Amino acid sequence: MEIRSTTDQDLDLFVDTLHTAFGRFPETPAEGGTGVWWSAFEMDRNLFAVTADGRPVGTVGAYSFELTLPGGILAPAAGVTAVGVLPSHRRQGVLSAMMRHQLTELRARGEFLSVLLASEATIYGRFGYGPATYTSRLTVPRHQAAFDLPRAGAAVGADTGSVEVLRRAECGELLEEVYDRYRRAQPGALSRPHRWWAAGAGQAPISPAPRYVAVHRDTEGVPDGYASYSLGDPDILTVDETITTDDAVFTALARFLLGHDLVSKVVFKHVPPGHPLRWQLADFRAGQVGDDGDWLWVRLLDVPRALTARGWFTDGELVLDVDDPFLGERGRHLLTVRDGKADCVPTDREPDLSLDVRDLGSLYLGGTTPSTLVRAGHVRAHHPGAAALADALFRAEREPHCLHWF
Ligand SMILES: CC(=O)SCCNC(=O)CCNC(=O)[C@H](O)C(C)(C)COP(=O)(O)OP(=O)(O)OC[C@H]1O[C@@H](n2cnc3c(N)ncnc32)[C@H](O)[C@@H]1OP(=O)(O)O
Repeated sequence: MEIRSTTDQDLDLFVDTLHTAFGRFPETPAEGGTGVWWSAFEMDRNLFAVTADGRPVGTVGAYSFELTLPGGILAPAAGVTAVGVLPSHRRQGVLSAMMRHQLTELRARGEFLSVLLASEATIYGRFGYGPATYTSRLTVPRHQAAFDLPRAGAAVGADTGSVEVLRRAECGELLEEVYDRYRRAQPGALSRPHRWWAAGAGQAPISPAPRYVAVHRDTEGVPDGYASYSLGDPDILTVDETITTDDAVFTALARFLLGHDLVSKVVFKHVPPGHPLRWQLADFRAGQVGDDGDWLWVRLLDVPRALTARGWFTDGELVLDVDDPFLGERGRHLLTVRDGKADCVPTDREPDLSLDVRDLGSLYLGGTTPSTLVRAGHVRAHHPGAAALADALFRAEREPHCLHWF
């Protein structure tokens, strides 16, 4: 089995091999080799696994994204995608060979982290990826959608802006601009390449299906948030994504959507599990949480670089003993945080925590706490205060969340 790079000339064969791996036929021209689904592929970053006679039996790709880290730091991130192995060649180590090749190649390009969305949660842990952002569906019946009075005063919910309803097809540039401002401030968010918007792409899977967009503007008329939605049968309003980092704007958009006539319930398809909307409703049981699950998986390729890249919010020192079984590496790192910046150097001091690189990936964006993984039996705390100290260090300024599908 050989792993080889692909070029633009391989696009049709690449898409065809991927379709076969997923057992699907392209249903529309858009899903074929030259269609919008695949127009964003960076064929100089993709790989084929080929047999001795040159036949491709496996595919893997990578997009060039920017990932927002805690502290609003923008970091380059390889977005691993298009993973597939032909059904006839599975469980023979093809994916393992492609993953090893890809990780080596990403490091050679100087990248220090990669991310992916997993089709199955049991595949990628062995390759060092850990679930790092989480998302849930929040369903609110309209008859229970009254908002509580904010007990801390009128700051949240007192909206002085306006909401306008547009069609997605007529406001692509506006959405791109608002999304770009949002993703720069939201830990866990990914950049969306211009060609993704230019292709008329909407929500997952990349789709030009019609959508209404409620655009929120501030008092000066500047767009500062949007919610993209559609009304389907039976009278359910489904919100693909609500884009803003301003809680008052989110509240204004939620009030607008929940006030829509001829709607029995509103389904917010992707909100962070800790989102305050449930707390804002007068009836706490009105917000029904479903589809709670993982979204973005993170893999650290260079632990010291990754740890020094993100922002930190508590001063402290932590010694981490990090095992990377897939790449056969182990390192002990002294992490020192002062005034929001971290230093990370090799050390032979006794560790506070011992952990697998996949678990460090899960902690990296602050989406879960070290003490959760200690209690789960995956991270070893070497003394009683270690987990609490790590909890304080790893937290982010807000819950990480990713809305990009790739
Ligand atoms: C980021 C994305 O693109 S997600 C999309 C992933 N692709 C798909 O789901 C398409 C359908 N599935 C496939 O194409 C293949 O089954 C793949 C790509 C998931 C796995 O490819 P394979 O070549 O069979 O994997 P490989 O032989 O290297 O397996 C390595 C190990 O992972 C395990 N493994 C592989 N796939 C799975 C799975 N779906 N569930 C659980 N374990 C798995 C294997 O058992 C093996 O374990 P071992 O090391 O203990 O023996």
